[in-house]
Amino acid sequence: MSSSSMSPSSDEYNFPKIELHLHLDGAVRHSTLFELAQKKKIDLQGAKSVEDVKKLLVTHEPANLAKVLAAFDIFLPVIKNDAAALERVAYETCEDQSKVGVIYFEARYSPHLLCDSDKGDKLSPKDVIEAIHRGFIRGEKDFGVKARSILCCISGFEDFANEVLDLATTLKDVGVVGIDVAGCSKGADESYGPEIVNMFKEAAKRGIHRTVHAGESGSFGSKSVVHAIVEMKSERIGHGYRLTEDTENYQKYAVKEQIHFEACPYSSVMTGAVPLNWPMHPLKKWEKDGVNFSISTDDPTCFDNTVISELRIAKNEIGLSLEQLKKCQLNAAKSCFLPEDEKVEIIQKIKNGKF
Ligand SMILES: O=c1[nH]cnc2c1ncn2[C@@H]1O[C@H](CO)[C@@H](O)[C@H]1O
Repeated sequence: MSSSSMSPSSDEYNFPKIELHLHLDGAVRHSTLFELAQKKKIDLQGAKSVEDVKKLLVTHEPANLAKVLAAFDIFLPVIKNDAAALERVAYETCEDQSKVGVIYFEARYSPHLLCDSDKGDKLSPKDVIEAIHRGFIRGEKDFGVKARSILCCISGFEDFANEVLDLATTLKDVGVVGIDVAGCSKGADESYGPEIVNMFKEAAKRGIHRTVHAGESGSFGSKSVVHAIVEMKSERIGHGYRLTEDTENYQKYAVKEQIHFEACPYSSVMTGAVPLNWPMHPLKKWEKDGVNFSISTDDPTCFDNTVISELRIAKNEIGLSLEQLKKCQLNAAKSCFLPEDEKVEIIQKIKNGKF
């Protein structure tokens, strides 16, 4: 399968777009990885060209989340502990997003996984966030795209949680708008431990915005989504497809309470979260039931996708209407983590439909 080859035309998607679920460390250009790896003499499993890097990292056959996350172990050493590389990745992501008509995106990453401060490295998690912010500021200036950071806790790494909370509390002025919890190759179990759960409760008290990876992988299914909403006070859900199987809770949280779901269609099939049967994809039901969802790429480094290739899949394969795809942009604007005044501006831009 290919995420980007499903239709040549992108004209019908020529409206302002918002992406809420993008892993910044999963959005590194293959060409940048190749160039930096060469310079640093890091072996990317023998890759001798950008094409080789692509072949090595991209998943184009339905697999599982562990396989997708294993790719991060191969390429993260190329950018971690390197402020200039992180700034560059942030800047280039703004350029890539502007090319496909994204006007605002929230990029998530674990500041801890992008440095080795615990091993005495000179870059700290705070330095990581500041480097990325510098890239976003330059990107915003040069490409007119607004970008903000969501800081991830990592499943199984409970000891990062309190520092993530401190950083999210103190670094709002360098573009931090919220927190998340994601997985990594060492585990993507959605039953998050007490430090992470309590940290999310405290974040809610402090008014820090919250999203949680739930209902994507593992054996917890819809339970992890309900837990994220009820116990972790999550305002949005990363993925969340599995809630659809649980009629009562789906009706309660997705249909009635209108919790926002950050859907990533291509990723959902590649990670095995959803079976490869596009017309039966949960998004079709979500459209019919008026669920509050938006559409994102998740990890372009691993899926070779863009928001436009995702919209194409949603329309041509899953069967969503163009109206629904536009509504997804408004849903995203209304559910984004920007402060109220900036959010109003973004909502207005989406309503106007002009760049
Ligand atoms: O689809 C996903 N589900 C769970 N975790 C993910 C997914 N994509 C990426 N990451 C994880 O999130 C970390 C921070 O950005 C990444 O380093 C990766 O391990």
